[in-house]
Parts: sequence; structure tokens; C-alpha cells
Amino acid sequence: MTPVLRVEGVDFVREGNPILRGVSLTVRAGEHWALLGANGAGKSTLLSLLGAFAHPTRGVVEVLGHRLGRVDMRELRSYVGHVDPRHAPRSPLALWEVVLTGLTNTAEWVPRWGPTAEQVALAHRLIDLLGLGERRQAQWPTLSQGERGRALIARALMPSPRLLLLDEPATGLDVAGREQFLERVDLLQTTLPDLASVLVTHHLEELPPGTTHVLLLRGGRCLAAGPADEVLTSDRVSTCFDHPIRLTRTGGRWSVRAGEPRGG
Ligand SMILES: Nc1ncnc2c1ncn2[C@@H]1O[C@H](COP(=O)(O)OP(=O)(O)OP(=O)(O)O)[C@@H](O)[C@H]1O
Repeated sequence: MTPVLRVEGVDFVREGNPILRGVSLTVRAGEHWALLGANGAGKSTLLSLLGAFAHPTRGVVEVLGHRLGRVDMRELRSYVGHVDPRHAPRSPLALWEVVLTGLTNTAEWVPRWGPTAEQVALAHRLIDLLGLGERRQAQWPTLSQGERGRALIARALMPSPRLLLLDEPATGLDVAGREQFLERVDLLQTTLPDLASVLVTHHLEELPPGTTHVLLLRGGRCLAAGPADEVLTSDRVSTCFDHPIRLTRTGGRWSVRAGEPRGG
């Protein structure tokens, strides 16, 4: 089966600066990847290539079997569920209406556009799946940051994408908000077993327990990529973040604390 994403030997250069160097990655249906790395490692840049927002300078990026550079990027983007935490409709739409704008891929409700009864029913099912049933009529500006984050996942899932991209989705959430978010991502992964996802974070505590694979980025290069339990060792994570770190996994979740300097 064609991989959901295929990245081969990608370089990305901006204003003469190499931002990604020789990065390769293959994501298949049902896999949940995390891109981990320190500030400035290149995570968001890689995610923008995976979401067909930018072309690589060199190398191959195939999204849903389509090679960037040979397809209409705008059309391709409409098949990828992209959760952008900066999304902000200007008009005071209700939560369920914001979820439906995932079908038109617009920030606002498109005038004269009307969803089918089936599409409305899907929106409500996704709202329930993300644990927002009691807030479906609430206006966007009145939602908490955690509720908005989950609503944006429901919105991104409206076109039934095969791929979901999440850029630091738990940033700014309090402990309860983060835990509710992780619980719903977990439920999502079991409810939609063929969905693939790529999540960017620099906090290992924010990794959903269903994370199957990890790519560690350091200075624009891939330090390691593969099954999460193989890649996430204290040594590798210490190298990735240039800091001695002790990593533990309990109940499917990862936690870190400063460790002894290696060799010391
Ligand atoms: N358009 C651009 N022109 C020049 N440099 C850029 C551009 N976009 C990003 N960069 C640089 O590329 C590097 C990687 O940026 P990127 O945002 O991908 O990192 P990141 O790993 O997502 O970081 P963070 O965790 O801080 O969000 C940074 O040093 C950044 O300053």
C-alpha cells in the first residue's frame, strides 16, 4: 500500500541557511509519529512540507502518493487534516459551525454554502468523539484554549483525511486541558484505526500514549527515526536536546528529568 507520507533525502534552504538536511521519513496508515527536537531544530519546517505548504529545496516529498512539485498543492492540502492552533474565525461562529468549516477549508462560513444533513451529523459525531458535546452551541470566543484545540481536531477530521498533522497541540494547556486532550487523541486513534498522524512537540510529557514512531531532529538533521520505544532512549534524547536527560516510561506516558552527565 502507498505510504501516507514519503520523504527522501530532503534539504530545505531558506535565505542561504540550511534548515533541513538529508531528512527521510515514511509514514504508513495507522502510524502515529512524533517529531521531537529542541527549539529551532526544524520540526515546524518539516511539518510544513508534510502538509504541502512548502516545497523541498532538494529531495522528494510525497503526500498521499502525490509528489510535491507535480501536483496542485492547494488541492492536496484539502485532503490533509491540519490542526493549526492559530486558527481564529473573525465572526462569532458556534463550535459546531467552526467544525463544519473544515469541509470548505476556510476560517469563515462560506456564504450560500450549506452542508448536507449527513455532513452535519458527522460534525456532531466528531464533536462527541472529542468530548465537546456539551459545548457544541457555544460561540468560539467563549471556548477555553483546550476546548478550541479539540474542536480544531474535529474540524480537521471533517473531510475524513488519511493524515492528521498537529503542531504543538498541547501548548498553553493546563494539566487538566492537556490530559483531556491526550485522552481524546487516544480515543481518536482507536476509533479511526487507519488514520495516520504526525505531531510536533518539544515536550515528551505531551506525547500521546498511542505514539508509535518518533523522529528526533537536531540542527535540521535526523538523529534517529523508528518505533518509539527503540528511538526514545535517555542517551538519544540527551543528544537531541544537548542536555543530560533521564527518560522513563510509565503507563504508556513518557517523563523526563535532568540526568547525570554522560560518562559522569
Ligand atoms: N523562512 C525562514 N527563513 C529563514 N530561516 C527560517 C525560516 N523559517 C525558519 N527558519 C529557521 O529555521 C530553523 C528551524 O525553524 P523551525 O520553526 O522549523 O524549528 P522548530 O523545531 O519548529 O522550532 P520551535 O520548537 O522553536 O518551534 C530556525 O533556526 C528558524 O529560525
